[in-house]
Amino acid sequence: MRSAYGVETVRAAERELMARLPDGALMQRAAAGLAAVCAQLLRGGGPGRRPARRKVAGARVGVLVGGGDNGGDALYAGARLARRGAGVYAVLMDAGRAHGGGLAALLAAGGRVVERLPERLDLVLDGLLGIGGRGGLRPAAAALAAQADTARAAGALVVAVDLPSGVDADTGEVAGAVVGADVTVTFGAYKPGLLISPGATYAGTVRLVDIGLALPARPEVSALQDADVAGLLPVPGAESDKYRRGVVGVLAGSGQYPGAAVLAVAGALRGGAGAVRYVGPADQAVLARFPETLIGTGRVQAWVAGPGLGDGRLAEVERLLASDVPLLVDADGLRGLSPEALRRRTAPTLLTPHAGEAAALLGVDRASVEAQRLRRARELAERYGATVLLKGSTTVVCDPAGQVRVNPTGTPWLATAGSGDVLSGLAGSLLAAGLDPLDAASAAAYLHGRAAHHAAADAPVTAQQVAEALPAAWRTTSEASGAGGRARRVGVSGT
Ligand SMILES: NC(=O)C1=CN([C@@H]2O[C@H](COP(=O)(O)OP(=O)(O)OC[C@H]3O[C@@H](n4cnc5c(N)ncnc54)[C@H](O)[C@@H]3O)[C@@H](O)[C@H]2O)[C@@H](O)CC1
Ligand SMILES: [K+]
Repeated sequence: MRSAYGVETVRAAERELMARLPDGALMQRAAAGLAAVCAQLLRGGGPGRRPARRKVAGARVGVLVGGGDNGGDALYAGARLARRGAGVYAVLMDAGRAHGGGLAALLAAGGRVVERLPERLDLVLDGLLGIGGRGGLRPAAAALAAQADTARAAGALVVAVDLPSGVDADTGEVAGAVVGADVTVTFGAYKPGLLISPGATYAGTVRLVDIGLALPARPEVSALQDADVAGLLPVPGAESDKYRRGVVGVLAGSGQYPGAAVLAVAGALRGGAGAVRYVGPADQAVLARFPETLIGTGRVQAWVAGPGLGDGRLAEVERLLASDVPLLVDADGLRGLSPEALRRRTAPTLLTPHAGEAAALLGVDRASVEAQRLRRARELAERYGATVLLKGSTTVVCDPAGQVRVNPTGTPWLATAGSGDVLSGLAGSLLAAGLDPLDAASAAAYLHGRAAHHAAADAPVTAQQVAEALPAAWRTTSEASGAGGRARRVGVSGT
């Protein structure tokens, strides 16, 4: 699991550690880790683009230096690279406030202070702002961020120090100018802003340097990895039968949108429940595609309600809201939901809106949801007393107790008609198999993203192909983690 901690938590852990270490030791740890990653990148060991020289000696390195400790890290790392023979050119945002010790170290190592970044750089260090940054970049910082962009366009690798300047460490929000990095070297802990878009998009590949911080057991935001998801996936034991594995009910589809029913069932059939029960007018379309589907009402362990339901079926959704069965509400089912109705429920509820649906539920505009994904998902979960999976550029899952997971497997190819229907079927199936809503939602988002990668292979993909690639995604996830045998055995009680 990748665990991310907010600024206040990181600062508290830093204070605690600094009190036990000699002055400046922590910054030296950070700078040493940063310089080591840069050296590796300069030698050609990085992601994507490769610098031309393939060694540190003779490499040309630019350093953008802000007025705080983030600039200090960058200066000390620059000094280390200069000592190894790199030509290092530092641009100071405010000469009077640059970190004194760092600047002296850089100059002593042969680095130079220049007015603007020179041309033909191999690498640029963005040390403008770290966790001390607040609000949008002010003009002097924005001007230097633009120089980083120019150098990057000309072929330099941009390495963000701790986080890309302009990204809010706690939320991933970006207000105005921002540095786009190829790699971010972050210290002590991942920050939520590195895992959540738009911030995550600007961070590139994130490398964590351990500086010895002692952090709380419960992270503020986490991102599951293969082993975590493999450990959650339901695997039938020898004693399982289809009812023990859980039955998921799907209330979806309409004359206008029969396909949504087919896609939701397609996702549900691949989610580990023992059977899928379909309720709605698209039964012939569903049966034609999936003859294994049970048709009509009956006992289920979880419901999925909403995909392609169209207008006029809210009474059916309301009946499910009044039941004591775990319920996932998506798409048309989300229209007109009242927080009170959800808060009255005794069984768990999972809402799976995209940004537009989330905006309607909150009474805000869509752009504010896109720009503030974490904040809005938290707000929704709190107001509706439900677990929320907010779909989009970074899918965020948040439960009413404030636990947050972000999905690391997404791909822009998933922005295709019907892919949300597959996701809701899949997540509902995991709910029926006995996972709690936070686990069901985050495991579903993970597999769904993986399936899209499998199916798309860097080309357009259809929702149906995503559904068909789910078994491969499931297998890859279990195999990559080596956790096949550790996965949870399914046995739903009361069936
Ligand atoms: N505290 C510690 O023990 C350690 C801190 N480290 C580094 O220190 C960083 C935090 O340092 P600081 O607290 O000095 O803060 P930063 O260096 O992140 O930023 C503070 C500076 O940025 C300016 N600033 C804030 N918002 C701005 C905006 N929107 N536009 C332009 N300028 C803005 C402030 O006026 C101040 O000069 C971390 O991100 C990390 O890089 C590391 O060295 C590890 C150890
Ligand atoms: K930075």
